[in-house]
Amino acid sequence: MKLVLGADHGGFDLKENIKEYLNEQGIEFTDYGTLTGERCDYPEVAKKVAEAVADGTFDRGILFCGTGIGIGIAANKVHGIRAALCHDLFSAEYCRRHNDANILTMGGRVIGPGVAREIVRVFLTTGFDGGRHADRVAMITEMDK
Ligand SMILES: O=C[C@H](O)[C@H](O)[C@H](O)COP(=O)(O)O
Repeated sequence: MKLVLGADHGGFDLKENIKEYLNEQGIEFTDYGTLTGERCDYPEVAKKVAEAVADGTFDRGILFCGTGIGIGIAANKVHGIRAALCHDLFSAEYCRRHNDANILTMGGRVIGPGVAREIVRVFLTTGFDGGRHADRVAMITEMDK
């Protein structure tokens, strides 16, 4: 699976922690920044990551900001993106099983790295259930046009 990460300054530390986790697990990824903790604007990194997932350069993305909210709102403006804010394991499982989420968002000012690592693990290893959920996802894609 081709994976891309991105963050603003509010999510930078959590992104760095998740990078350590991914390296420990032998999971490859690309980091679209920010590469420093300096203040920056989350819509810019959301756009870069979301467009790269939407055009098939990457299969999944993980975005971080202070709350995970702003960067998710911005990512969801890109056609074909289903970004899900998850701060618990149930949401991480069901955003994949029912919504076929292709981007996970989390807030570096909301949760700690232990839970975040588990959420990433579940997000990356859970499949889409399809069936009735595929029909609903198709309805969302249609609204997106
Ligand atoms: O939804 C937005 C994110 O949480 C941002 O990380 C946050 O708004 C940045 O705030 P500030 O510029 O005050 O650090």
